[in-house]
Amino acid sequence: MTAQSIHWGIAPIGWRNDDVPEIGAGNTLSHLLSDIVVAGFEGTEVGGFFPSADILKRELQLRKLRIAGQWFSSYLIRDGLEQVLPHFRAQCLYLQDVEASVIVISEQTYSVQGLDRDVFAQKPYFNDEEWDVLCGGLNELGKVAEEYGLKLVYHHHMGTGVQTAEEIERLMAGTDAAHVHLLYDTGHIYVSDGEYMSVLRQHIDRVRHVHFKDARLQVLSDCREQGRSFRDCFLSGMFTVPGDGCIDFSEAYDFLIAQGYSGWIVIEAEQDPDVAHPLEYALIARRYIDEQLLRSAAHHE
Ligand SMILES: O=C1C[C@@H](O)[C@H](O)[C@@H](O)C1=O
Ligand SMILES: [Co+2]
Repeated sequence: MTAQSIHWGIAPIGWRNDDVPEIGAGNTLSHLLSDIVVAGFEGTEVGGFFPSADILKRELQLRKLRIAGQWFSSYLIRDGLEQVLPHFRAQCLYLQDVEASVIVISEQTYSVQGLDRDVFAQKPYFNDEEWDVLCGGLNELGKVAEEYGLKLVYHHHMGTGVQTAEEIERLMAGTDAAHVHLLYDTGHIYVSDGEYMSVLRQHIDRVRHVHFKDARLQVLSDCREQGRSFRDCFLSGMFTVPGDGCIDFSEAYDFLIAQGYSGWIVIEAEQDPDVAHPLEYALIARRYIDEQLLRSAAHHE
């Protein structure tokens, strides 16, 4: 196993953010994809503003880029599996068409991710019955994703019912390892639990997709103290790209490689693109990967 099995991507979220569609609205698909090429990444995830599969595929082929996956907000607890299924299938079909690897799922029932609430103090908690509905539904959706050649990867997320290490553990224990996989996002688990390695160590066998997101420690503690909403946190600069924040990614990266992880590692850092120039930050991330992660990994071989 070598670092050759890793595909490095960068998410559109630094250019345009599905959580706040008005920010970066002037950044077009061509602009985003061309910046990704300039910064030296192999691909990206699908953003809410992306066009039909045919148009997207042409734009990707012109630049030799690939799609890793796309976010799907599920409401299994609120709406039930039958209502979620048609939307899920439609997104799987699109992702199959653009030859993606994963569908990224996050249960949004009771989520405060998009609300004007203190994301640190007002996250939801599921009861036992709700956990059963969620886990049972995910098992079914995981099988459906496989019909389209995709892996379902669950995204633990601030402000949702699956945020903390304990909640991730419950989700992993309650779902079928054959059909439900884990997306490991360094930024979300760091902001939630104050560290990022134990979830990775505990669930490495389930990890099939990775988001490398960094955090600015001082902004994080200010946001926590002031009880800010998730949106206000990232607009204030709580997140940034690897190499610009307080997380040391070499431990996580070396562990992933040592454990034989292969697949995508997607750089994902939501900031206000009018404040943090997206290409400039993509280049910071790329330099950090090349100089701190790949070079030091080569020394260990
Ligand atoms: O993977 C992600 C997708 C976004 O929509 C989300 O809000 C962000 O924080 C994230 O990690
Ligand atoms: Co993420």
